[in-house]
Amino acid sequence: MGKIVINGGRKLSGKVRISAAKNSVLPIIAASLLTGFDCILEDIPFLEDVNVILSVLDSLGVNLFIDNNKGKLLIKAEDIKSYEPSYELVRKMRASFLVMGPILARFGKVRISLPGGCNIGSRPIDLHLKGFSQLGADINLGHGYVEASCKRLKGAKVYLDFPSVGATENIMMAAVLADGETVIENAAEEPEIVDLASFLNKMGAKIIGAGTDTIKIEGVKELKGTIHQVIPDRIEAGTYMVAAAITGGEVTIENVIPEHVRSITAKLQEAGIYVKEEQNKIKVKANGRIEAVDIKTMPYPGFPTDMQAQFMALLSIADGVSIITETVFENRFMHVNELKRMGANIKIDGRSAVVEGVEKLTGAEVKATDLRAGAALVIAGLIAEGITEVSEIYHIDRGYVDMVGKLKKLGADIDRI
Ligand SMILES: CC(=O)N[C@H]1[C@@H](OP(=O)(O)OP(=O)(O)OC[C@H]2O[C@@H](n3ccc(=O)[nH]c3=O)[C@H](O)[C@@H]2O)O[C@H](CO)[C@@H](O)[C@@H]1O
Ligand SMILES: C=C(OP(=O)(O)O)C(=O)O
Repeated sequence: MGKIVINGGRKLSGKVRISAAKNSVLPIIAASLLTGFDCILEDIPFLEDVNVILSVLDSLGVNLFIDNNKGKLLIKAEDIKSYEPSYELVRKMRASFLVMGPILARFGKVRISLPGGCNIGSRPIDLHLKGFSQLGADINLGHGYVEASCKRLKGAKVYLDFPSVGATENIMMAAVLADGETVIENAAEEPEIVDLASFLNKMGAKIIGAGTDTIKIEGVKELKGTIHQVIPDRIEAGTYMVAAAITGGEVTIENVIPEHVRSITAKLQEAGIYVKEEQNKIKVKANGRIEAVDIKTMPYPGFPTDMQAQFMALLSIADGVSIITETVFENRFMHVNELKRMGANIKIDGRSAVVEGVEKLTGAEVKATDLRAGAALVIAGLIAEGITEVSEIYHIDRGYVDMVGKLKKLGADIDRI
């Protein structure tokens, strides 16, 4: 098993290009199951999570053609030979559950294992199932599986108790082939929902309101194929913005949609970092100490939970005390103990972490407990005195394209061993 080894203390400088968004490409690949025609995705990010969702499609008998050089992926789901994605793959990656809506809507039946919890929380799927049931599906739970069937789904009003990203996506994908109009209220507003809706609309779906809390979908009988370029990854962009800030560096983040990272930009500026938005670019320049700031994670356009760990690394060396409150997931502080091993002074109080900034962090052997926790430890290692060794880096490979290579290019003393 690999490790990332960082010799801290180098300022980052130069340019880094952001890859396409993991959280967009996964539902979009799942949505390709809604048609038998060719769906072509350009510039896809070669991530572990992408491999997993492609293995799910492969195991269902979908034809896949990948051009590694051009980053092109062609998906042709003419028919499927199974209605049951493998337990192993669904267990490995929760987002595999996003194939449920498309399979149910197009083929009328599906059997899929319950994805269960993960390191950051229990992560139930009750809202997905409630939505399918309101669209007229018969749902049965048993032996760790959920089975659903329907003739043709029927449009309905679906109110989500929480604006869940996954539930909004799964229900939206199911509703595009339903009979009549579906309205999703209290829908998630994340940019990845808008990207998925734009992919579906190019396929012939009739969706309006994506990006607001009310999404209306007029069902159609069938969808056609399309070509799509996935949006840039706002969380990868935010991660490099924080990495630049913690090292007191000067970095231009390329291929980013500034509006998508506004909550991150605002918090960095509040912490005293210079951040300038340009078209598809963001410049981050830092010098001197970082001011303490309070953070509360919220659904978009609030501060993203997927940036909480990285900001905690930054604030661990800030001037003063920061309070970080995690409202989205109930157990997303696994990185705290690892950051403490590097000298951070952090106390957890219920759903908040009290971060008292220290003068410096020191390199240590630490473990990535989840994807963003891993990114936070790499960020901390960039500024820590001496050597930091981050283990369990398969978590990082789930969601960052060549993180070590990109940081090396920016001048970090970092290697993968
Ligand atoms: C692949 C992907 O896009 N993953 C993102 C997605 O995850 P995901 O789609 O799983 O996140 P959700 O928005 O669904 O989850 C938010 C909260 O709602 C709860 N919930 C969710 C569904 C449900 O049926 N019942 C329920 O109670 C969850 O336990 C969690 O506490 O959005 C999260 C919140 O921005 C991000 O951290 C993840 O990176
Ligand atoms: C929590 C994340 O992803 P997932 O929902 O796939 O676990 C993440 O990207 O930080």
